[in-house]
Amino acid sequence: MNGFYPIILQLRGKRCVVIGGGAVAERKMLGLLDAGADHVIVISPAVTPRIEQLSAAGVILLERRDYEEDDVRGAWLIFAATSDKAVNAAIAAAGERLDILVNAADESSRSSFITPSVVRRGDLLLAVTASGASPALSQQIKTELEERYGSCYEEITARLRRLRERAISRVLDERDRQIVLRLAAEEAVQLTGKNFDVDEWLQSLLHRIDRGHA
Ligand SMILES: C[C@@]1(CC(=O)O)c2cc3[nH]c(cc4nc(cc5[nH]c(cc(n2)[C@H]1CCC(=O)O)[C@@](C)(CC(=O)O)[C@@H]5CCC(=O)O)C(CC(=O)O)=C4CCC(=O)O)c(CCC(=O)O)c3CC(=O)O
Ligand SMILES: NC(=O)C1=CN([C@@H]2O[C@H](COP(=O)(O)OP(=O)(O)OC[C@H]3O[C@@H](n4cnc5c(N)ncnc54)[C@H](O)[C@@H]3O)[C@@H](O)[C@H]2O)C=CC1
Repeated sequence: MNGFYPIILQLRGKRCVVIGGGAVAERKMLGLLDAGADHVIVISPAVTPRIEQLSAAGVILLERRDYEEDDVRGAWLIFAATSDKAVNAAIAAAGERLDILVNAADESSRSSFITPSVVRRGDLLLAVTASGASPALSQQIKTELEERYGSCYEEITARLRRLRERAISRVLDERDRQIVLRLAAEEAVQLTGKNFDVDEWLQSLLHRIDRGHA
């Protein structure tokens, strides 16, 4: 069994380098952009139309050439996604040498991190991995999660964030606050589509605690 530690990275301002320009590189690059990465560089002699388009729009930087050893220098995150196994291995080794996080798309044993299948609903992020055992299984479970957690979860999560901010500033008793936030998370789904006032919601949750219903 492979052991991997899941973390959710903040990529703003971080130099993310994707080497390769095929379908796999495109998927990794789009994942970076979905996460809000704003410093993405793609290095490849040939690229997909989508990579080309995003480069033309100035969303990513494209260097249309083969990988060179210096490309990893100064990177924070690297994806080795070329169709050349030797090149991917060299990129992984360079990343390892410089202690930079590197993903080798063709060989998980050379990767310091792997990428999960992801469902995004606003701030709610569901990530699935089989740790390299079966990307297809991860993809399948992702599809199930997409159905189970529909687009309404974006609003649910946004409301809970607002309620939590309010509770943190107004409910000073820590135990009460924890109960309120737990109740809110349980109740939020039933409130979708209904008129919403965050202060009223907080008041009604606090009343329930006062009346001993929580
Ligand atoms: C270890 C890992 C490293 C990494 O890439 O981070 C890795 C490695 C490899 N993938 C391979 C193949 C495929 N990968 C996919 C798809 C995805 N692969 C992703 C992640 C991961 N793939 C990491 C482990 C995740 C886990 O186990 O959960 C997903 C989840 C996320 C993403 O890429 O964004 C994304 C689905 C995105 C989505 O739709 O949600 C498909 C299906 C398809 O393409 O339709 C196939 C063909 C079917 C098959 O082989 O199962 C090969 C063989 C390559 C070869 O043949 O040479 C290797 C190399 C190896 O096994 O060492
Ligand atoms: N981790 C994953 O999710 C998956 C990984 N793979 C692996 O990823 C590799 C890439 O897959 P695809 O994108 O489908 O291949 P592809 O053949 O569509 O694209 C390969 C890209 O690598 C570029 N390239 C080749 N040599 C290069 C070099 N020296 N420097 C920079 N760029 C170079 C090419 O220009 C091309 O854009 C495959 O070889 C496969 O082993 C395949 C499927 C899924």
